[in-house]
Formats: sequence, C-alpha cells, structure tokens
Amino acid sequence: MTSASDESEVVRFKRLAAERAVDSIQPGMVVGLGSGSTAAFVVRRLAALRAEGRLTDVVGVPTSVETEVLARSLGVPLTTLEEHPVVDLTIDGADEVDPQLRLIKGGGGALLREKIVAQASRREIIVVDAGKLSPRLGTRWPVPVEVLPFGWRSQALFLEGLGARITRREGPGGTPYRTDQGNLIFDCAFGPIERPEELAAKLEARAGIVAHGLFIGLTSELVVASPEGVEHRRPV
Ligand SMILES: O=C[C@H](O)[C@H](O)[C@H](O)COP(=O)(O)O
Repeated sequence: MTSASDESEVVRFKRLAAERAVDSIQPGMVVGLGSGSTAAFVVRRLAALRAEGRLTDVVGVPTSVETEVLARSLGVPLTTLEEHPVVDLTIDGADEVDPQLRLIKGGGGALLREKIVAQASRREIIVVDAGKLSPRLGTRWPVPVEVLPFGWRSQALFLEGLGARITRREGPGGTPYRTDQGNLIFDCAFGPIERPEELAAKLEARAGIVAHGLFIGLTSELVVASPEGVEHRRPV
C-alpha cells in the first residue's frame, strides 16, 4: 500500500485530479468507472466516501475487468449497461489530451469498453496530470488500435498504409496482448496527427478494426493537476 508520503509527484497529481472529479458525483448516480492508474483513484475515493456513509446509493459501470476487480475488492456496488443503458457521469483517465480536449486513450488496453461507456454517458470527466497535455495528438503517444485476431496481418498492412509505425502489443512472456474481448492491439505511431477526425473515420471504416484510441467530442470536462494546482477546462 502506498502512503501519501511516498507518492511520486506524478502519482499525486493523478490522485488530486481524480479526487476533485469525484466531487461531481451526486447521490443516486450511475457512474462510469474508467480504467488505468488515475481512474483507480476515483474508485478508491468512492469507496472511502462510502465508508463514511456518503454516496452509498451510487452504482458504478466498470470499463474493464481490472476496474471491476478493484471496485469489487473495495465493496463499490456495480451495475451493467444492460441494467443502466444511460450513465449519468463517467470519470476516466487519458494518455494524451490536446487543446480541444480530444484524447488518445487505451494505454491500458481498455479503449473499447471505455468508448462504449463514454458514448453512453451524459457527462465524461477526464482526469489527468499535466504531463498528459499535448499540443497535438500523436506527439507523445501512439494510437492504440484494437483488431480482431481474424485477419490481423491484413490490418497491420492497412495501418502501415495509413503511415503508422506499428507495434503489436505484447502481454506476459512475450505472448500477444489480449484485450478483455480477446482481441489484439497495435500501437500505431503516426507522429503528430494533423486531422484526428479524418484518421478516426478511416479506422472506423475498416472491417476487423474493433476500436481505436482516438476519443473525439466525448470530453465534457477536463480536470488537470499540476504543481500550479487543480484546474478545470471545458471544450471551447
Ligand atoms: O486503457 C487504458 C485507459 O485508456 C487509461 O485511462 C489511460 O491509459 C490512462 O492511464 P493512466 O491513468 O494509468 O495513465
């Protein structure tokens, strides 16, 4: 267990952003629980509030098996999109955020469920440390692309044809990484992406590509923590 005193600065900023976003959760809400190390602080904070007898009627929709396991271990009640097809508020992390609050997500492999939950949400708050801010998507992070195992070599050629330097993500022991759906991920280094919407449209038109990590038009609010404090930004 990490104590507050041995947290690195980056981890502290992740926690501060996540905890601030939890202030937006109201009693009775259905809350999308994002994935990754920043979103995990949301789950922990929710559990701590429940222990104080607050927000006890909030239910969470996890965006990955990892988040589901964490939430269950902390006693946070969970539901599904089948039971609650509309989510009041989702709080999730991101790998890269541009000035228009477009995102690259999926560094932890949860991009498909994260996008499904984001699209089902009335509000999506993204929580990051300031190191995730970027002038242009693709500058700091490759775009994860989730593909069906069937025909994966064809998808690799297609992605290279779009100009990406691709790496098939590896799991434990050098075996191909598998998502929660059993699919593969190609991390696609495009370099700074001039028109993310056009790239997203090309990826979405390709059969066999199940999801990509470009999240466009889905951020309602960004909470970013840095040495200067915690700041809220909305799309302009
Ligand atoms: O698939 C993983 C998610 O998109 C994460 O939200 C993203 O990778 C950020 O993760 P972290 O908060 O650990 O930096």
